[in-house]
Amino acid sequence: MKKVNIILFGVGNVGSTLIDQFLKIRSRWTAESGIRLNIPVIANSGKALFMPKGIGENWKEDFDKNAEAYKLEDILEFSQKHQLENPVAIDATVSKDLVLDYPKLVQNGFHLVAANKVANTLSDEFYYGLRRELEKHKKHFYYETNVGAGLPIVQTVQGLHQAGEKVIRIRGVFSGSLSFIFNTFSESEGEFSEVLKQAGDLGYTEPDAREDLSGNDVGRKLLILARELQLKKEFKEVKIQSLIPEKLNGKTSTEDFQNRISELDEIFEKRKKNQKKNHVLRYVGELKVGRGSLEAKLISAPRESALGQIKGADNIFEIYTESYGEQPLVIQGAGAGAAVTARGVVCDVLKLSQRLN
Ligand SMILES: NC(=O)C1=CN([C@@H]2O[C@H](COP(=O)(O)OP(=O)(O)OC[C@H]3O[C@@H](n4cnc5c(N)ncnc54)[C@H](OP(=O)(O)O)[C@@H]3O)[C@@H](O)[C@H]2O)C=CC1
Ligand SMILES: N[C@@H](CC=O)C(=O)O
Repeated sequence: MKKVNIILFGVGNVGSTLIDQFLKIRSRWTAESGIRLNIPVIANSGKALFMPKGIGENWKEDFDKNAEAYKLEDILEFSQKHQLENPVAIDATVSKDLVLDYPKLVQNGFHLVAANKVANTLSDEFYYGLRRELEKHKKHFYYETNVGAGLPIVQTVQGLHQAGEKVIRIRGVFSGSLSFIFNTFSESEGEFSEVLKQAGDLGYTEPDAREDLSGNDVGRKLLILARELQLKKEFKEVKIQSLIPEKLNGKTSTEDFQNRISELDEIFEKRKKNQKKNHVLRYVGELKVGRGSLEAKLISAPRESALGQIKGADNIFEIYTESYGEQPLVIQGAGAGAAVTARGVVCDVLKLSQRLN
C-alpha cells in the first residue's frame, strides 16, 4: 500500500470542493490503485488544522473549532514529527508568498500540485530555479489546472513538444469567466455588471475579478504555455488589452471596485452595439511561437465561427502544429468552476501518486 499525505493550502472555492472530491474517491483509490490518501493538514491564510490521522467528513466543523494560527515552519515540523510519507503540498490559493516558499517545501521533501498560476508566471529566474530544485530533490510538480481548469491543455502541449511536434500557434478563449461574461452578455439584454456579478457567484472569476478583466489571467496562461514550449518569456512581454478603465484600476480597493462595477455598463453596451450584424464579443489569447508573440485582446467574432459559437464558461484552444496543418487540434469545454478545477487537481494528484514508490 502506498501512502500519500496531502497538505492543502487554500480552503476556498476550489480547495473545499477538492476536499469533498478526495473524501469521495479515496476508498476507490485504495481498492483499485493501492493508494492510501490521507489529508493531515488543511490551511487558509491565517489558520491551519493539524490532524495526523487525516480529516474526515466533518472537516468544516473541525476547522472552525480547532484550526490554529500557523507558520510554514509549523507544517514542516509537523511533517517531520509524524514522518509523513510522500507529502504533497497542494496550492489552491492566489498567494505569491506561498509560492516563494515552494523551494523550501521541495527541500523539505514535498511534491507540489498547484491550481495557483503564480509560480509559473514569476521571473524566468524563479521558474527555472524551482525546476532545478525539484530535480535536485527528485520531486514532482503538477499544474494542469493552470490553463483551461480541468481541460487537458498543459499535458497536450507538453506531450506534443516532447514528441518533437512543431507547435506553430495556439489561439482561443482562455478565460472561463470572460467566456461566460461575453457569451451571456452578447445574447442578453442584461447589464454587463449583472453578468460580471453572476460570474463571480458561479466561482468563475479570480478572488479579485479585476485579474480576469485586466486580461492578466489570460496573459498568465499564455506565458505558461509559451514556457512549456521553451520560449524564454517574461510576463511583461505579453501584450494585454485591459478591459478596466483607468478610474477603476490602480489604487481602487477590491471593495470599491465591487461597489462601482455598474460604471462598466455603458462602456460594454457601446462595444456590443458597435459591432457588425451577427457578431459577438470574445476575449481571445494568441501565442505565435515562431515570432515569440503573446497577445490577449477583445475581438468581435462572427457568431457562427469557432470562437463565436462557444457557450457557458467554455474555453476553446486551437493548437496549430506542423502535422495538423491548416486544421488545428481543438480542445473545448468548461474552463472555470470549482468542480472541474478540483477534478483537474485530483487527476494531478493521481498521476503524481502513480509515480511514487
Ligand atoms: N475558480 C476557477 O475556476 C479556477 C481557479 N484556479 C485557481 O485556483 C486558485 C484558488 O481559487 P479560488 O478557490 O477560486 O479562490 P478563493 O478565494 O475561493 O480561495 C482562496 C483560498 O486561499 C487561501 N489563502 C490565501 N492566501 C493563503 C496563504 N498564504 N496560505 C494558505 N492559504 C491561503 C484563502 O484563505 P483566506 O480565506 O484566509 O484568505 C482561501 O481559503 C486560484 O489561484 C485560481 O487562479 C485555477 C483554475 C480555475
Ligand atoms: N478566473 C479564471 C479561472 C481559471 O483559471 C478564468 O476565468 O478562466
